[in-house]
Amino acid sequence: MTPGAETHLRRYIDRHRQALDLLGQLAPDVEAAARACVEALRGGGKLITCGNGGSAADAQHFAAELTGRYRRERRPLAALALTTDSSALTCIGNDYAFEEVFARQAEALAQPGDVLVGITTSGSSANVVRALDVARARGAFTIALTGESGGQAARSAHVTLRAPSDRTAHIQEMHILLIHVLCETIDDAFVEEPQE
Ligand SMILES: O=C(CO)[C@@H](O)[C@H](O)[C@H](O)[C@H](O)COP(=O)(O)O
Ligand SMILES: [Zn+2]
Repeated sequence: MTPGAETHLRRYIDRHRQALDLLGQLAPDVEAAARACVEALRGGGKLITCGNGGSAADAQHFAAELTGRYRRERRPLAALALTTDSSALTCIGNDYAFEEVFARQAEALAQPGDVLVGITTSGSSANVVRALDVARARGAFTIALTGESGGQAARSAHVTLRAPSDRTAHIQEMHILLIHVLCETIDDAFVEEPQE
């Protein structure tokens, strides 16, 4: 017999309970990532995000929390996801390589003072790793959100937030928590600013 939804639910809850303490150990890295985001946005830079599949959704989610709003009222903040322009994705994927779909956009858009956030649960998606490398070479600060292993993405990024798991779905669930913590910290920095 297959386990059923209740069994799955309990397994997922248990998995999260076990991971929570380890997740707390990421605090210094989360602090460093949040500081880099706030400094970039304060300095007139922007956040650029990318990822594949569920992480593409997370990349868009993160960018939209900033240009739109997260929890508290503040000015709109500069952020864009490299996953949303189907013309750019198909042109670059078709004419160059899928590996280049984010890197070429990063080459066009990333500047010193920006932050590129690459989200990859395996840490080994070549298009995300390439984007981190290109953005870093262009003088942007780079943040990787990965699983426990970190993979090549962790070697390419200035700061890596390693969700303590090797299961894609579980890592993604922790990634969205980490993204919301970053948003909360960014809100802290900008809610007190006088509104225009
Ligand atoms: O959401 C899921 C699985 O939960 C999938 O869409 C998953 O994101 C895709 O398989 C991605 O291609 C995985 O890439 P990555 O996280 O290893 O960089
Ligand atoms: Zn998923």
